[in-house]
Amino acid sequence: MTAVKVCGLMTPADVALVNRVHPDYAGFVLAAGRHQVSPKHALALAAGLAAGITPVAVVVAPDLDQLAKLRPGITTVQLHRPAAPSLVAALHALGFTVFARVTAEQPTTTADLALLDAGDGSGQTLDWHHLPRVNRPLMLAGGLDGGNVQAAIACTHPALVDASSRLETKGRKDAAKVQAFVVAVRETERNFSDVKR
Ligand SMILES: O=C(O)c1ccccc1N[C@@H]1O[C@H](COP(=O)(O)O)[C@@H](O)[C@H]1O
Repeated sequence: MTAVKVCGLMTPADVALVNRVHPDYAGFVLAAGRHQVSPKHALALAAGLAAGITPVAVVVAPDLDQLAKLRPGITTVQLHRPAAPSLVAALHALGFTVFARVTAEQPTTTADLALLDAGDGSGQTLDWHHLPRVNRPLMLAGGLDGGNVQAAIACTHPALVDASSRLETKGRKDAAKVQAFVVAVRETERNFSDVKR
């Protein structure tokens, strides 16, 4: 089963939208960029998520003290750069689930999921036919949307797919695009169950 994450939530309206569509994960970007929210704002938004949607803090330059203060409201961290085993161990010791970026040059990680992405919320896709072999369940990101995610899943069999910028219109999350993405992922599951039966 492929889980689904919608990332780059910035407003209560974004939270209300994901509560209707119900992905497995919702991401709040603490890293600099157009989706950045403060840790305090991320915690306030995360508190509004429906039961069953796990909040994720997305960081590029992790600050352990800052991350520790996210608990217990946010207990999953997405390290958007390859992470040293000591950092992952420190986060695990604090009780975090850790998703960490890997690359073709550095394809292994001690995190819980290995994240492959083409950019930093850039909407660029990877070449799914030539991904590096990773040593943990795959989290696939980069330019995914309702129109391409089924092909991406068929090609790469990820544990988790993640999307942000292609689910937007004029820089804001678009209800129809977010819904199309989540439904497309759920639909792959139904198709697979049909085949199994
Ligand atoms: O969105 C950002 O501004 C961002 C900044 C720094 C690191 C990651 C960022 N975004 C995350 O990148 C992936 C893929 O995004 P996209 O679908 O290609 O736009 C996702 O986790 C974003 O939240």
